[in-house]
Amino acid sequence: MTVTKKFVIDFDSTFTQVEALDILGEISLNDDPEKERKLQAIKDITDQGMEGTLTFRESLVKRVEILNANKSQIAELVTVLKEKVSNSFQRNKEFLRENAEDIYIISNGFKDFVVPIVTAYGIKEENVFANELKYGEDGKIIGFNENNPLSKNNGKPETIKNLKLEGDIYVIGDGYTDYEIKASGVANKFYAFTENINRPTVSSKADHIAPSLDEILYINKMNKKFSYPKSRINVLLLENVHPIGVELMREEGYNVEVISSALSEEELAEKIKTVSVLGIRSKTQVTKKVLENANRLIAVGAFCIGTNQIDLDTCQEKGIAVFNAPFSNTRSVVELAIGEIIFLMRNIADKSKLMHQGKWNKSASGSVEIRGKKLGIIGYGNIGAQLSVLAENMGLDVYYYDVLEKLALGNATKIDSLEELLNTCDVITLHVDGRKENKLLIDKKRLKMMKKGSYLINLSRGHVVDVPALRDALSSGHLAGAAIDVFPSEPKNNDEPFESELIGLPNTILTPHIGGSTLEAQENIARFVPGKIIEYINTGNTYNSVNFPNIQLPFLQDAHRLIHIHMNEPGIMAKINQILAEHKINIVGQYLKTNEKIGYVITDIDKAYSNKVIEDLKSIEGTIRFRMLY
Ligand SMILES: NC(=O)C1=CN([C@@H]2O[C@H](COP(=O)(O)OP(=O)(O)OC[C@H]3O[C@@H](n4cnc5c(N)ncnc54)[C@H](O)[C@@H]3O)[C@@H](O)[C@H]2O)C=CC1
Ligand SMILES: O=C(O)CCC(=O)C(=O)O
Repeated sequence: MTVTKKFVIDFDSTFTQVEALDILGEISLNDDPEKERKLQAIKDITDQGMEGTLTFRESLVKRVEILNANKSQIAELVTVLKEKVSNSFQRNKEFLRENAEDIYIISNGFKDFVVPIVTAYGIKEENVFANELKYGEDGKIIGFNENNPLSKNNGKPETIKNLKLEGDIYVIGDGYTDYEIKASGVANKFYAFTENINRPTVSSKADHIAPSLDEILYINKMNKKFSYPKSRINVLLLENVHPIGVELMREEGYNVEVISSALSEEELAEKIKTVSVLGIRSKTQVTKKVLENANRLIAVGAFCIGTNQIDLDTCQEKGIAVFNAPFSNTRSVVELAIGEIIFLMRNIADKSKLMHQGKWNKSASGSVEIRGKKLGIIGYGNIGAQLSVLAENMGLDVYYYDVLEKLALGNATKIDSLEELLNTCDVITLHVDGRKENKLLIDKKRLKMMKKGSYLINLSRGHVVDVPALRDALSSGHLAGAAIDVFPSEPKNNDEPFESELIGLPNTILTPHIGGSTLEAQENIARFVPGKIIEYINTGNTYNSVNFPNIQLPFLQDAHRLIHIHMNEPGIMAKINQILAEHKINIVGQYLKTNEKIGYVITDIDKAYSNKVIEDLKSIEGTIRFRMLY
């Protein structure tokens, strides 16, 4: 016989994200000159009550007195609270409706606002236990029903006792009064609910800390709507990812840790063990050694364009999807390149340095207009091609070289050999990607091929240029200047010193890898990358992934989705379908895409299936990873 589970749920900061009386204070004290002091007093009293340092009755009397509210303000409060239901309660509306018989709201708040909120989620009014406000004839709140056990100390356990519930009683709440139910022996389990607030004095007493309702349903095997609690998805965001990215991941319900710096290989190899999603920028090296420990990792988000810092092959072999932001910062890089072309041709770096030393050197010597000069772009991709258009509009003659056939934009001239480009142009700018083969692409020999008195810009990757050779070319005067944003070795954070052989050279602009560091670009990236990762986790969509076969999937409707990632070997697809046929599974839709290394198969099936089919699919030889979504 299965034992029924009764869920006793708290209201303030559990069912809703907020403490209702704090919000009521915002409303009722709106015109009070002492509003801020009074609101703080209400918050402090609430916390003292929640943490058990003030008796509950005392805290309630004091707060109602300070609030000085009336009936119409309660109606306003309800309107606000409707928008403040906790995210995981909103997500699990179906569960609340389907299990309404077994769900009780026991709150030290007031029925006047609790009932309209929870009944909208299918909870029965007769299962709501809370205090009752008393109003005067003018509608002013004059007190509360002091005979209601919930207005007294230890009121929650007493209320539960009186209910004489049968079955196991699980209490969900964020406050000390919720823990008291378990402490008094009338509940089987106390889940400290930390989605909105984590009170250590309460969490430390819990049977289980639940960052969301999904977590509670998952451990009780009652998760019908979501296959996996989002709060169990640990996200590690490094390198100062823009706060919007952090917020989006948190809003989705993930457990997010943020570190402002990059981590060393050793540090990351240790940290990665519990991480499901890693977010990095250009500094963090996601190496084979790191990935050997990354057994929970399902996705890496590069909050930038370049992905040369990630061992993409090993990620594929481990079924880890990698996403980047291929367009979000391109305009920022292009604008910096344009600025640098002008600054180099006017010797601005040196002139500015002299001015800071109090030296006035007004002279046109060595300064030229960019108009009519020849710009050579190496790497005519998203950045190179965009630069081509802007530069041409500023009067430069544009030439480009790319290893791939690329359409010439505007009047740009395609050059077939790198050598020819180097000895044709007045300024060379690098916009190749960071693939290994591009190491020392611009070496001593190629620097010599550049025209005497020309300029070099590197906004691509540090290893693309031979730095000692560039130093020699600049100090000998063969090159008239350089602007370098990227270096073979870069500090992990703003506290580490920067060292380079280029420091102190004439007409040499050095910038700390900020080509893409504008507010616009960082915000765009921070919206784009989490969006891709969240979509991958929720639907299996790999569109825009850097290393996975790209599939754009339809939304999952009334089906369960099986995601099978495997080595691209013959016969695996046949085996998947054979197993599904043997188990008489009704396939609603199926999608397959492969690349040289892996196969990605999505099968949407009817909800009726046994766990055995899952086991069989997982045990197909060549399986890298299996995920189920619903
Ligand atoms: N400094 C910074 O803050 C930033 C730097 N970047 C760097 O810029 C690079 C380029 O970005 P996108 O234009 O968006 O990439 P992209 O992939 O659109 O373009 C790269 C182009 O370089 C070409 N290429 C590669 N190797 C080459 C070679 N040896 N010779 C000639 N062409 C070659 C490719 O065929 C491709 O057309 C990124 O990979 C990244 O490393 C990107 C953003 C910001
Ligand atoms: O801003 C960053 O950290 C990296 C920018 C960059 O190099 C890229 O987008 O590839």
